[in-house]
Amino acid sequence: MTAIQISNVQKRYKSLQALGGVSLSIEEGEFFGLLGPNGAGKTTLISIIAGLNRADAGTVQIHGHDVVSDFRAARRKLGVVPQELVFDPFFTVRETLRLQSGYFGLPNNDKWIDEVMENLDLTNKADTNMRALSGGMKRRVLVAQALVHKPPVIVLDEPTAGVDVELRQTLWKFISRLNREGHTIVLTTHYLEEAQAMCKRVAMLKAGQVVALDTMSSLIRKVAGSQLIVHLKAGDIPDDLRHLVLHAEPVDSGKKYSLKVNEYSEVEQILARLRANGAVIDEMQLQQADLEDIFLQIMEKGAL
Ligand SMILES: Nc1ncnc2c1ncn2[C@@H]1O[C@H](COP(=O)(O)OP(=O)(O)OP(=O)(O)O)[C@@H](O)[C@H]1O
Repeated sequence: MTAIQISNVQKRYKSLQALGGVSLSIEEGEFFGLLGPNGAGKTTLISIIAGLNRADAGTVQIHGHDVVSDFRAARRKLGVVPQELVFDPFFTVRETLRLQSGYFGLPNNDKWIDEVMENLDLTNKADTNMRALSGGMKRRVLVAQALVHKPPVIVLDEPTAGVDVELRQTLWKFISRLNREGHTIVLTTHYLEEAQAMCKRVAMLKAGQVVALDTMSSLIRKVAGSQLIVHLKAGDIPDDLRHLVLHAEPVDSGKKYSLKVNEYSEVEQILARLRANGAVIDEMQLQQADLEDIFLQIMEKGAL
């Protein structure tokens, strides 16, 4: 069954086209990453999925329920962990979670609430008022709140932005468990290492368009294994090597290039060409490609 079906979703804010016709199909049980630079449209898409924002055109269905015409049924299937922390400061953690349960028509939900609190290390804060919690603790409550009705589809918008290592580990352990138990997970994050470790499939958004959609392993394979990183303190890349440049940036002492290397035997030839062209190498390194390299390539060139 399809967990989230997004069909040609468009959204405009005055003159800005935030989403320019996004279509994605996320299957039940997937661990899916939604990646993209600031302003790419991730949060806009998530708020449309959550029924908090209306698309100008296109449709979204959660487990077959349209998020507009069948809002309540769609919402029941979905748990969203939003980016921003918004709470009523006068309730305790347990009261906050009970209220959320009531909102979904689940008045006797304490067993699951206790389990969620236990898994997010919130048990000893159960009777603490929200206003007395640290930012990291509040974020745990935000996650707990999204899970209170045991939704089959869980969407996390930047859940680890600015949180410490301990919470990250607690959170990923619990989310991985829920995914193993069959929950569909959709994650946005700017921590690409985290996305690489967790997500089996990713979509990359750029200026409101899907510019890449593939499994993590096949995306990484497309970047042909390795990269040669060279810092040049003088000279430049000769024209006949330009096609190998994946990424270039100025550094204090000159310029840093990432060059695509298909086989290790090519490294010597590249270095010889650089020297013959008058380039002076300050530092070099051979590195396996990772999601960050792919992300930079896609965002710079628009494709692999
Ligand atoms: N309510 C709004 N009114 C006007 N413009 C908006 C509104 N919400 C978002 N935008 C604009 O739409 C674009 C997409 O924003 P969105 O927040 O969806 O991006 P994002 O990919 O989630 O970015 P980030 O990684 O920074 O969270 C941005 O240019 C943003 O400025």
